[in-house]
Amino acid sequence: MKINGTPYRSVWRDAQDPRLVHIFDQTKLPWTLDILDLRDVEAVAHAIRTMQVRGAPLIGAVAAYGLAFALDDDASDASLEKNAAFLHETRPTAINLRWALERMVAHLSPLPTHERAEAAYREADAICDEDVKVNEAIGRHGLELIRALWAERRLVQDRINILTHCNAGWIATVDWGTALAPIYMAHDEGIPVHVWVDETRPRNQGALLTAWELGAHGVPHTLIADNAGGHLMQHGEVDLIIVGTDRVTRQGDVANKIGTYLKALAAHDNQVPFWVALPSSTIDWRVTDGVKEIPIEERSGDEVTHVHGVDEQGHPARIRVTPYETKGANPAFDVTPARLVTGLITERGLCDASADGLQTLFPEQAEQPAS
Ligand SMILES: CSC[C@H]1O[C@H](OP(=O)(O)O)[C@H](O)[C@@H]1O
Repeated sequence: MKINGTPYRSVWRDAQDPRLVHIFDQTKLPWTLDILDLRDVEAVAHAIRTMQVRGAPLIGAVAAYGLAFALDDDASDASLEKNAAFLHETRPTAINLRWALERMVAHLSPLPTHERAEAAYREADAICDEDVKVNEAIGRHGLELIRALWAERRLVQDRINILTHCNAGWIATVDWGTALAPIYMAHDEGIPVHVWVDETRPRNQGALLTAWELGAHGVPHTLIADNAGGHLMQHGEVDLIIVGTDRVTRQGDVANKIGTYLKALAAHDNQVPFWVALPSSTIDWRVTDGVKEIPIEERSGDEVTHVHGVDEQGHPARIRVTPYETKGANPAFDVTPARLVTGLITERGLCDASADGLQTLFPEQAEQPAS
């Protein structure tokens, strides 16, 4: 997407130095556009762990380059195995990380060691290029939902109100995003969309990243407290909810940023369509029951007791919002059972959040046994 008129992806190879990869430091957005140089696997792991780079599809893509860096130094089988495990341990919930690393290992293992580094960079490039195409397709399929709502309601309301949680925009992927891709496309074709942006405590990806993305693209939006969504739904102010996801099970359970489950409950109670946008790399065919089987990342309680922002002079600031002795608990994701999900928006189309729905779109996967 464009930043001040310049097209960007959220990760890209340096034009001069093939062993240099750039990302935005997302912990500095929206206040400064810091471009980070990644040259080694340790820097990639640090960037993922600290959320300088975040978003399920994006951390998979960046981890793929991390593995390429590692093989540039040591292309042995032991190095491939060790560094794939090292990168996999950075964050446990987003399945795209495992998906990307397993794809890289499967692609590279059969190759002679002298060919592995270059092949790794090429495969990481391919993962990025595919992510862009897949997310564009998600946008086109999700756009149909928004078009249908506008056709149905344009005589009785002047806009389509869409609520989203966290950030599943272009900065959470290589480009386009997942949940925001249909919104960008609807806006670009003139459908008057307005987005309720959940702030998304505690890391505030909505307030900091989704608001920034939508504002940069000229999409009307309003920031709301995480707890306001249910009230807006009760008063008919939400026509549609679209969120991203970090892992979908073979029966359609959805892991996403903490607070998503509560939005789904309110949506169910108010008959608001609750759709989840995802690339197929986010489907974990090996798990069935998301609540029981998806590992939920527990992050530092300091992320709850403190907030990051800028002071009146625009200087980055971190302030405590609790008494000094208060500790925080910080589960970073929750799981929404498939029964609360209206449907899934994938690169192959829309489907029910169910085993049958997923089998319809991905018949080649359905035969795989659950682990
Ligand atoms: C397009 S997937 C984005 C997904 O990732 C976010 O998590 P985090 O910011 O912690 O990486 C959030 O769950 C989004 O829905």
